[in-house]
Amino acid sequence: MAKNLELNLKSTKSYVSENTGLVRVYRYPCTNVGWGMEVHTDSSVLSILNQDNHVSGLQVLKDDQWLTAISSDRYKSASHRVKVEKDTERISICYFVFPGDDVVIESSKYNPFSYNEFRAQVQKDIKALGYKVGLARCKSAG
Ligand SMILES: O=C(O)CCC(=O)C(=O)O
Ligand SMILES: [Fe+2]
Repeated sequence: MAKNLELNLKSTKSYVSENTGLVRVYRYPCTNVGWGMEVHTDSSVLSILNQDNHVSGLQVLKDDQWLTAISSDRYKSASHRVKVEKDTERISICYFVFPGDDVVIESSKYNPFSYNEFRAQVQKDIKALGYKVGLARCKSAG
């Protein structure tokens, strides 16, 4: 990915951290009411998902988030949601790769921000507005 973005690896600091990586295992019981998970974008740099072979359900749209900032909008993070069938439960395992807490994300289209600042702002917005504004908060004026 870094190669594709033509990043100079020698002079580029490491954006991701092993220490902040997270594995989640989900079990979605059968339901015919609502969604297993509502539409959202992940705050991770990368999300790797393994869903149970015979049960699908992940629906992906398109949008932007973390990865977008690091790549100056060349990689767009996708909005997605989970559909659950009424007669089949769903199991998935998700590995999220995050930046280190103190890593400052610098890119041409965004004001510099750290992952800690981003996370704090997301919590603030959810409290005040009821939803996550996300990366749009960090867009630079130019
Ligand atoms: O369970 C899934 O397939 C997706 C989970 C997910 O989107 C998330 O945890 O952010
Ligand atoms: Fe997600």
